[in-house]
Amino acid sequence: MTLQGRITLTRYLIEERRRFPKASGELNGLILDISLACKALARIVSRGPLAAAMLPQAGAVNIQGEVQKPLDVLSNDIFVRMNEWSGHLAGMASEEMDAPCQIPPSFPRGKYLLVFDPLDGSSNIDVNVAVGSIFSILRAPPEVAGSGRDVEEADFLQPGAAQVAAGYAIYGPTTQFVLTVGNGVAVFTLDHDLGEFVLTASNVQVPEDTHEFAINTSNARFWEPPVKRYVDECLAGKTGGRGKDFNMRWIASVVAEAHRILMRGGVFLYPRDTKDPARPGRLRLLYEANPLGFVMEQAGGRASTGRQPVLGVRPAELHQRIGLVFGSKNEVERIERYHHEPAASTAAPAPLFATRSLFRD
Ligand SMILES: O=P(O)(O)OC[C@H]1O[C@](O)(COP(=O)(O)O)[C@@H](O)[C@@H]1O
Ligand SMILES: [Mg+2]
Ligand SMILES: [Mg+2]
Repeated sequence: MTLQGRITLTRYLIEERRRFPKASGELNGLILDISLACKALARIVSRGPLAAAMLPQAGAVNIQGEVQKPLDVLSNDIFVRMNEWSGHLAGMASEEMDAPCQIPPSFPRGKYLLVFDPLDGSSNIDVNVAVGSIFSILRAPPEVAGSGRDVEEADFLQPGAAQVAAGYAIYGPTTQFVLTVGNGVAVFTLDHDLGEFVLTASNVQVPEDTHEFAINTSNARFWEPPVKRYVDECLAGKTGGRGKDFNMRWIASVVAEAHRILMRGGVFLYPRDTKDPARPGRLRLLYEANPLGFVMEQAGGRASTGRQPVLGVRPAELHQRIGLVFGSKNEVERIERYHHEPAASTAAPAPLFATRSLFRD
């Protein structure tokens, strides 16, 4: 097997760096360390129950109130260990760590912050369905970069638009690494023979239109009227106002939904709902919505809270949850329009007056 004519992640990053002659190479180093953590995780995930012996005890409850799975804990450790020593980071934050993670004083500090969801799709770990890791890279405030003060939660509360780079790894039938450094989206596939991520798609574009939506319909009774209207119209298909049939998907790993949508279009909704008024959404802004949103927007798609672009939201907390809608531009914009229309027009049509009713000719 040769690398002839094939571009590895390392080579791709070197080419990207040429666009910034003054660049120090620290960002490239950091992204390569993250990709190494993902390679290590891909190996463990692919071993499934055979890896049980190397998994830590779990069962602690994280700040989300979720019981941590052994692989949640191990993947978090792998991300921290792979990145803390490099000198590229001033600090880290993760779904699985209540507070920001400091760089040990024995290691040099860098100018970036890493925020990550080490294992996404935890409910799918034991049932052999695709899971992933999601990451977001921000600049550290100058007073923290280098040998400054310890990082604080406030340092991470930057809008998604401030991200320097973001992406995810998906551990499915193949392992892929998806990356944006603000110049389009590239997809790398892990070549197990070489142990290298090799470029298999660049400047990926999300189709503007789609006939595929993804939402957890078991929450339907908690949806707000604009979402209910949108889903009802998709379900009405050709017989309704959309005049076309829609198909539905739900994998319960947002990283896998994002990858499907990146590859063939679609729209994903985990909207704000009334299920738990204290929880304005299921997914987390800093390490799920923002990195996936950056990838979507860089690929010509849209990412929204349902009401506004998600990358414009100023975070208030490290583990803040938010309603999230992303994917094909025209669908996301339609959903936003429904949220901005006066309530009356967003109400789902009363069955009596629906298209197939006694009172319509
Ligand atoms: O179980 P639900 O309500 O369908 O939620 C599924 C969602 O929860 C998540 O698993 C949450 O992420 P984690 O697994 O990282 O906690 C998403 O990947 C997925 O979209
Ligand atoms: Mg997640
Ligand atoms: Mg997770």
